[in-house]
Amino acid sequence: MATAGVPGRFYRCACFCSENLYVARYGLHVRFRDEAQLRRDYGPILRSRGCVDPKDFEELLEEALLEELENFERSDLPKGRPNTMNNYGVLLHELGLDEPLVTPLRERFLQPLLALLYPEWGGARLDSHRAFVVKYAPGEDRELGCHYDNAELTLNVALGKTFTGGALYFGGLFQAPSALARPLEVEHVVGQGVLHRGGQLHGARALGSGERWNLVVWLRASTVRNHLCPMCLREPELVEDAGFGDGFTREEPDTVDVCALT
Ligand SMILES: O=C(O)CCC(=O)C(=O)O
Ligand SMILES: [Fe+2]
Repeated sequence: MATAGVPGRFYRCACFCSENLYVARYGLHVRFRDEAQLRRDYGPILRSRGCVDPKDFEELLEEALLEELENFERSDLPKGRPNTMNNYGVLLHELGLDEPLVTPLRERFLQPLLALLYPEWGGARLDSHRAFVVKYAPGEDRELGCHYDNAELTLNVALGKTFTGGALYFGGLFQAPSALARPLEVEHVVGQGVLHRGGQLHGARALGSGERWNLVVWLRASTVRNHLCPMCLREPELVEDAGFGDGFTREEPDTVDVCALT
């Protein structure tokens, strides 16, 4: 099975939460921008730094990807599932798409953009990821409960197909009783993505009809997580792992203000 990353470099935390989605404890720090605004605000800066245009990224996610996902789904190849809450969908490293698709996406497009949007959350230091496609359909998974991701930052792109319902919702600060009183609802637009902090409360409303496939990339910055496991909220106890593990490393801690993370 294809794995990504430098062998022996990445670890998981012994808290064994590697594949889980957890109910959020971190606060809201969302910055939504529609594509037009994103292009206006950041396009010139990104281009001046020689970064790829978001259009290039869109082209990578055309029908060919959905077709390949379906072929894989139909095959009898062994399959892990994205996480403990999604029972359908595909892990991109199992398809061999981590290195050719997701790593360049992270390094060439997402990192430059997220360095501008989320500098304090490792946006400029995204050194690994966990990428998967979630699938919702009648008779299969239909919704996703409120949780936070094992990620510093998350990209969620609507790949298709045709569906109603399934909107993402985002909650508020911590687990205060009012955290989900007035959630922010975000309808999917096929071909567009939402960037959010991984530690932010969110979930997906029930699918109405059709089939929904979304690409989810949990982006990780070891300089941030090496200080504090975002799942058990302790200093991580490192355990060897394959591929990107859970994105922890033994590298020298950087100058991250840990107080800003709690
Ligand atoms: O259903 C969705 O689009 C949200 C998926 C998600 O939040 C996750 O897998 O972490
Ligand atoms: Fe999530």
